Amino acid sequence: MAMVRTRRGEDGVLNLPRTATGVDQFFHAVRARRPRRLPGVPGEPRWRGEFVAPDADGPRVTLQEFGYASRELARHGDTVDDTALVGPFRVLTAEGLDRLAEVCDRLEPAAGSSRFIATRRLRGADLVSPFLHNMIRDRGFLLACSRTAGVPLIPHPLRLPTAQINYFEGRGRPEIVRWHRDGMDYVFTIQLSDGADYEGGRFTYFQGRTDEFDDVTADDPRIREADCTARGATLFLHGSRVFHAVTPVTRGRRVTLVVSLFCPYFARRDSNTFWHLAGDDGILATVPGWLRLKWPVRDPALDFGLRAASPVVTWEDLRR
Ligand SMILES: O=C(O)CCC(=O)C(=O)O
Ligand SMILES: [Fe+2]
Repeated sequence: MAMVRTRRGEDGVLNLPRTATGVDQFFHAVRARRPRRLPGVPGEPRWRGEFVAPDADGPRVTLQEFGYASRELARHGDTVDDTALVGPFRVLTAEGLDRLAEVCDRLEPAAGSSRFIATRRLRGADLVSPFLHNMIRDRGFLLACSRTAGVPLIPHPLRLPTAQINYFEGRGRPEIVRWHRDGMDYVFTIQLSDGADYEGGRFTYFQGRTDEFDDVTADDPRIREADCTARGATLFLHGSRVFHAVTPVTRGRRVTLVVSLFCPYFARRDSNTFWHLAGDDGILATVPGWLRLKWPVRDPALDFGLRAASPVVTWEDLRR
C-alpha cells in the first residue's frame, strides 16, 4: 500500500501562511489568552481499555530519510530515536473511535479561535473530559503509542498542549493549520471525520530538515501529502522536526484529535520553547507546565509519570 502520495506545490500548498517566529511570536504570546474551561461535559461516554486497537503499527519513515544525521538523534543504550513518521495506522477500535468522536463533538462549543497555528481548536481537552483524561493515561494506549514511536511515552508534563482538538468547517473564514513544526516531539493525530464528509483539509508535510524549509519552491518533490482521509487514520510525527500544514477545508467538517506525548528519558532534549507554547496559551497559563517540565528528577519514568498523573512506561515495556 502506498503510504503517501507526492503532492507538488503547484496547487498552492506553499501559499499557506507560516507560523510566526521571533518578535511576532512574542506578540502572539502577549495577546494569547488562557484556554477557556467548560464546567464539564454531562453524559459523556466512559473510556474503556478495550478501545485500544490490538497491534497498532504502520509504515515508518526515519529521520535520516528526512535528512537528519545519526549524530543529531537521541540515544538510549542501543536504541536510536530515529522515527520521523509512522502511518497512517489505527490506534483505536471502531467502537473506540465512535465514542471518541462523540466526546470531541460535545466539546466543540469550548473551542477557541487562534491565529497562531490551528485556526479553531480546544487546548487541554483532557482537563475537561474524563474520557480523554483516561484515554491518554491508559497503559494500553500509551504502550501502543510508545511501540509505534520506538520510545517510552507518557502524557506531556505541559498539560495544555497534551490533548488538542482541531475543528475545521468549510464556511466563512477558511480554517487551516499554518505551516509549522510542533513544539512537541512525539505527536499523534487521529482523524475523527471521513474524507467523504469534507473537501480540502489535506495533511501536507515537507520531507526534509526543518532548516531547509525556507528554500523550498513550489515544484519541490519533498512536499508530500499523508493520506489521512480515512476516519480513524492515525499519523505519528516527530513533530518538532517535520514542517507540516493542513490545507483549507472548503466544504463539510473535519475534526482531529492531536495527542502530544513525552519521553521521560529524553526530558533534557525536549524541543518545546516557552515562547512557542505561550504563543498559543498566553504567558501566565504556560508557567505551571513549564515548571513541571523543567523541575529536576531522579527517576525519569517514575517522577515524570507522577507529574503527568500517568502510569509508568519503561524501555522494557517496548518489547512486544
Ligand atoms: O489537524 C491536523 O491534521 C494536524 C494538526 C496539527 O498539525 C497541529 O495541531 O499541530
Ligand atoms: Fe502540528
